[in-house]
Amino acid sequence: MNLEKLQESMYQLIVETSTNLPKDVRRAIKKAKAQENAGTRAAMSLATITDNIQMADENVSPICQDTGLPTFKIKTPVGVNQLEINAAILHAIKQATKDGKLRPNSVDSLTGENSGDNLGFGVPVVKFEQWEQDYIDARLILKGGGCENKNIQYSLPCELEGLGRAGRDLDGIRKCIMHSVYQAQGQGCSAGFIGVGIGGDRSSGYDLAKAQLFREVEDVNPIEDLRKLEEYVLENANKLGIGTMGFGGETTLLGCKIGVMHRIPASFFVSVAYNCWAYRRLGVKISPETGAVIEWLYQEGEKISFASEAEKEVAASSEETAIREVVLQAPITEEQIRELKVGDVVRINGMMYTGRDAIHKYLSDHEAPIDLNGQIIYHCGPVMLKDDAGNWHVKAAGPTTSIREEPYQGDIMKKFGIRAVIGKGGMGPKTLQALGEHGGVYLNAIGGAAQYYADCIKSVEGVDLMQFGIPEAMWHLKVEGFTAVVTMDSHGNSLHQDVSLSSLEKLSQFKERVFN
Ligand SMILES: O=C(O)C[C@H](O)C(=O)O
Ligand code: SF4
Repeated sequence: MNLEKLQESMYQLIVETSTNLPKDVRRAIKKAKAQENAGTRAAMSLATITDNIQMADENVSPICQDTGLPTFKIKTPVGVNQLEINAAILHAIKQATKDGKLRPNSVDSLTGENSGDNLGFGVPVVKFEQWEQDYIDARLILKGGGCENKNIQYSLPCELEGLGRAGRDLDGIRKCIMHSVYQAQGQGCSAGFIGVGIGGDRSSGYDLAKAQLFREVEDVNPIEDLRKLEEYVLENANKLGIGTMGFGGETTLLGCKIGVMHRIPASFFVSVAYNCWAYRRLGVKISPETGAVIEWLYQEGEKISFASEAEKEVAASSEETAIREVVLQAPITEEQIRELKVGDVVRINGMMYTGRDAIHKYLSDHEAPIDLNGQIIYHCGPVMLKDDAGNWHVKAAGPTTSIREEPYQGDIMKKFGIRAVIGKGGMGPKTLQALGEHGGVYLNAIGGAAQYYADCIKSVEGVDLMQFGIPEAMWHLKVEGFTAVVTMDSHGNSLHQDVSLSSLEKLSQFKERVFN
């Protein structure tokens, strides 16, 4: 095999997966968009999402800044050297990271050090299988951390919030799957896709769930019971009203794929792998003789191109519903913040500072490297590239899941006088209380819209705490027209709390037995 050609094929697979959403996923998103009513927050969010998909494609840049834990599934004809394929993958991963197509995402779990090149113990994940065919089948999924954190595993029988007892039968499985969508809320960047694994042990069950994510969105399950269950879940999970980003709306789930395997008598697991709308998985057939790509997979049908119309759609929809728009520029006063209410759309100009897991922990027992009084913190771990002159450029910069900062957020806002935090998925009661006491606001940006927000960032003015690695450092960003929605205000209101409560109520409608 020509090893250089093989490396090039793997590089193409990585770049395409990170930047160009597959056709079946595009179709599902388009369908969801058509179902939302104009002028709603869900419609606005979907317009941003489709615009972002288009931008990523055009710029050949990551759809979402979190390019996940690269997971390859490779099938090889008997006799093909798998070690060579593995080496080609590692080489291609390094190159794609250098080129800003992947974020350096591999972190030493003990020291916290980012390896910088996306390699590390067990990273990337590469799984080999042999098969009877005469070509190599190489598939890749880039599944980010926010949706990975919403994976869930049930051990039957169990008691489920809203649904009561789930027993060891098809109906118990149904309840677990419905619950899995509910518990994800908007935090895994809904609307999402789920892969479900029934049976196995804890690890093989999750593997089976993840394997379902390699199926085509529109395929039909050959097992009749599972076909029915997939259809049931897809239809009914969309009645939970969680909607895009957990803002409420018609579409919560875009796809449901269920697989089954045997189990041992004492164990009965239902494992669910939740994937965000930024469902990046592709595949290629590779020639074992030349190492070249013979064919791309997941390419059935027309490719939907999303015209870049989000700005227009957002403007049009906010006119229709008279959504209040407020321009903010830091430093922000307490008075300005107290005027903001849940539902307001905020457009930010000026400075904001990134801060996520490492920064929040650090700020809880250190001084800040800069004066944060009246400033805005953005929960974001961007993809950054340095040019030859030593200047940094933002390649992708969407929000990260905010709830991870819940233990720190309120205290840090008070300690440093921070007035606004931007993230996604919302925060909990501790932060909500602090927003009221201190005069702060939580702004929800559209998760995964990494190109859309990168475009709002006009310059990188500095960086602190680089020892935490690129995604975790504190980047000083100058933005223009950065749009987000107030979802938690200083008056005790939280859209996330409201949607969570109303979706629990809706979930309980599915308590009665459906499958015998
Ligand atoms: O790590 C990130 O940038 C985001 C993450 O995928 C998340 O959804 O929270
Ligand atoms: S930020 Fe959202 S879209 Fe991006 S990987 Fe995380 S869950 Fe997925």
